[in-house]
Amino acid sequence: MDQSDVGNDIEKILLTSEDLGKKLDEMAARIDEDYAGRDLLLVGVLKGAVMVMADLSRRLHHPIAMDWMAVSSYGSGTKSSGVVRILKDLDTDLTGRNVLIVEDIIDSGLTLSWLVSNLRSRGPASVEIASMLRKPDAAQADVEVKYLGYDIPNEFVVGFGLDYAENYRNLPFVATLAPHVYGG
Ligand SMILES: O=P(O)(O)OC[C@H]1O[C@H](OP(=O)(O)OP(=O)(O)O)[C@H](O)[C@@H]1O
Ligand code: HPA
Repeated sequence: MDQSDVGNDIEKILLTSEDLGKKLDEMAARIDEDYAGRDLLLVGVLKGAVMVMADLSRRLHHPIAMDWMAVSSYGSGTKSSGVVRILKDLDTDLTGRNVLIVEDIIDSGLTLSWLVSNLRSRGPASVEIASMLRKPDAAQADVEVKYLGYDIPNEFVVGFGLDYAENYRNLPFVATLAPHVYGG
């Protein structure tokens, strides 16, 4: 992909870097307050959550541990398959831990609903979710999210960790892509 063409690929910016930063500030303040005096393990879901994890964790004053999981539900396209596979499991024993799953997006909700029940089965003290984005109109599973950035329309988006065919994750904003990117 020719990186000089990225600007042409963007259709509309839905959330600016400032919008994202503001929500991260709010989320971090709430998490600091809610977990005061308690152990906290942040679990990032690779790869999309990398930006949220980096930016959220650096705003926290609370001491945290961090671990990562990789699961696959999307392949390389724009639709969830609904079948979740663990590609990389946690290194951490969750027994008695307060787990906060950090995600970039809840789309159909299938990934997180599967992940929450998987992690709950490992004996943690608690499991909660922080997600920067959610698409309420795409929900196919009930997911209770404690810390949410923004609800967005049911459109495929990229940036701030989110990719299309592994591209655009590094964009500092959240945007939709021009139809020509999909071959339209
Ligand atoms: O609510 P859902 O419809 O299940 O979609 C959400 C999941 O999809 C994305 O991951 P993806 O499988 O694209 O992998 P990636 O994080 O490596 O991009 C995203 O990071 C979530 O994990
Ligand atoms: O809208 C999206 N964009 C990129 N990756 C995704 N994974 C789930 N939904 C999305």
